[in-house]
Amino acid sequence: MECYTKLIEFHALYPRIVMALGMFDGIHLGHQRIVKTAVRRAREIGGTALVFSFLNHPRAVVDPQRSPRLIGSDVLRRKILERLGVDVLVEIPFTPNFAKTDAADFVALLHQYCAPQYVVIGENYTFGRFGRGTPDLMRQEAKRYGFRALVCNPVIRDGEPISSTRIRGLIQQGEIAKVNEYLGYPFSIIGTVVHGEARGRLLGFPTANIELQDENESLPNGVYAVTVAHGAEQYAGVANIGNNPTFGGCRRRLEVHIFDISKDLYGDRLTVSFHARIREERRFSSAEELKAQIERDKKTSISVIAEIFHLQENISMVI
Ligand SMILES: Cc1cc2nc3c(=O)[nH]c(=O)nc-3n(C[C@H](O)[C@H](O)[C@H](O)COP(=O)(O)O)c2cc1C
Ligand SMILES: Nc1ncnc2c1ncn2[C@@H]1O[C@H](COP(=O)(O)OP(=O)(O)O)[C@@H](O)[C@H]1O
Repeated sequence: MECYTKLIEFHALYPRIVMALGMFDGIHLGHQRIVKTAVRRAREIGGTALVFSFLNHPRAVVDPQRSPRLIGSDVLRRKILERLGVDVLVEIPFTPNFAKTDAADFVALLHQYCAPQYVVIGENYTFGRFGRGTPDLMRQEAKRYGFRALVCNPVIRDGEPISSTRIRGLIQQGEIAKVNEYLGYPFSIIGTVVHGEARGRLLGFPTANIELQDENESLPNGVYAVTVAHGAEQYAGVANIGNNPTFGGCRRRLEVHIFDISKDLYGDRLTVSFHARIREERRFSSAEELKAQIERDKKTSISVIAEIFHLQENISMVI
């Protein structure tokens, strides 16, 4: 997959462009339907599947008070889009100036740079100044420029369309099974291992610490069954999100004890994927009590992960 952060004349580089449009925060099953539709059509016509998106969330510019916390990250989004078979990813910054582009001019811009044969969008996709552009307007504009607009139905789960807003709520509630079902892959945090208090090793459970970013939607404090990708390797583990109240508190963070590994991970990048919530974070009256509880948490995590991966032959659930 080729990635661009600037607009160039893509139609001069790539044949028969099929575009998928959207912010695609989290790339949930609804987003995946749109992207897969574009990829399938591109393959059918021997063309190029191109995703056109933004580096920052448009709402952070247009309505900063209501700017959403992000489900995914750039790195994760790129990984998943590549896996879905996207040929070209265009992510441009959404600037206050760009926000002034009206809907018809936005389509003119798509035509100028991409000259698409198809534009694939979701039923609730809006575009252009004040979000006034609708799928109907896209269909009309499509006639003018000689492309076809394909409008995908939302993916319904539990009687309602899957949406990023719905998934954010479920993340806040720690409803991991639902979050993972709606995403179609496990909710994950990617981060670099930083130093903590060097206390984990004394407890017998060294934990790789990862800072949480304010801009991301966060699971509630607690203990979770996780898998961890380190380079090409995958491990099971048990993670805690919280402030270590047993030891007087610390800045809220993610820490993960990885099973069957013993090595220096400082400065390395880990992808921590969440599979189940085990319990709340608590204040224990001694380090010994906490240690005994972590031993039980480890056993719980091992059995939860064995069950999930036994039931699920689809190894693509690990990202
Ligand atoms: C599985 C697991 C569960 C944990 N649960 C709690 C908890 O309930 N309460 C708490 O205060 N700390 C909890 N911790 C965090 C430990 O206090 C922390 O890992 C330890 O103090 C090491 O900190 P360090 O990485 O700064 O050395 C947990 C850690 C792990 C790995
Ligand atoms: N199985 C393991 N799981 C997590 N980290 C490990 C493991 N084995 C070794 N380490 C290393 O130990 C560090 C964690 O030890 P810890 O005593 O908790 O220190 P810190 O407080 O700096 O996190 C990790 O950052 C990593 O470099």
